[in-house]
Amino acid sequence: MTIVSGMKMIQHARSNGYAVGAFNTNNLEWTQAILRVAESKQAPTIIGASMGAIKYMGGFKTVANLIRDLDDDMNISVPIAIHLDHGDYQAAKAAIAANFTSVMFDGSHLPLKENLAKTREIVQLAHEKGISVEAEVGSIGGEEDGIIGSGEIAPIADAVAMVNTNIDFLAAGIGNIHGAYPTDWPGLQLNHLHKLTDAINDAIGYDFPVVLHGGSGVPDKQIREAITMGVAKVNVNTEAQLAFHQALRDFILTDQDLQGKNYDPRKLLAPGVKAIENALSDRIDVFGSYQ
Ligand SMILES: O=C(O)C[C@@H](O)[C@H](O)C(=O)COP(=O)(O)O
Ligand SMILES: [Zn+2]
Repeated sequence: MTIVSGMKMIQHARSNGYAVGAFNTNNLEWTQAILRVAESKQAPTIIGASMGAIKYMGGFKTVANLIRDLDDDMNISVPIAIHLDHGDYQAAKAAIAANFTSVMFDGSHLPLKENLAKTREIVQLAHEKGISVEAEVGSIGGEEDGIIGSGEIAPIADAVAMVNTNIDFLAAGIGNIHGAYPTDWPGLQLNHLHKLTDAINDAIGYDFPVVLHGGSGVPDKQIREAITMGVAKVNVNTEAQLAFHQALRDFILTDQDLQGKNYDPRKLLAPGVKAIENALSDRIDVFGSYQ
């Protein structure tokens, strides 16, 4: 059993100049794929589950138990964290109760004062159980109702105030967005990230880990630079979904699903699952989290 909180895992990454991949799961096969890649690359890994995915998969306990049991049955030897991704206040509390080992309370849409106050409450509840906490300032945009909103730039003072709530890692908007990046996207605002991490580190006296959301489609060079500036966790979902979709499409459109017993879901989904593994393995190489 190698299930751990995100605290030491992410701090180790920050101190040693790499980032941990936080990969979203969507179902059983996805979870197995993430664990297989983590083991084969010997990469500490965070498995993230959004509120939507948790509902889809059956609930908080189902997700937490699934990851724990697979970690055990698959003899995983690297640290794995079970993480709530973009949780609201109720979801963060439910994840803590269900023994997730890491939670993100995303109050970035709330007024700052309320975001800080609720984050403090979640930190207290989580830390009592050794669970790590991520919070967000400067909302990370993305596609909603077909419209791609641009990412916000988190004010530095807000980021410092949030770190002072005693969270373990911080998601801060630096021009990153979820889902596909528009063709005219100007890239990550790395100058801003540099200023932001300098200000946080000065305020707290050590190198604090920052989280990059919307990791899919960010050029490798920008990710590597962001890691040198303090990013120690990179979230990826869309890239794995696209890889899964493309592989499944290729399989079906070339009529391979009609051969033999390939209608069996275990065979039908296999090319998609392999594609997820290849996509995540490639990300781990860029993040430098392999051993
Ligand atoms: O899409 C989700 O449900 C999870 C994402 O918000 C995740 O937190 C993330 O940041 C991944 O972004 P992506 O790689 O752009 O999908
Ligand atoms: Zn995200």
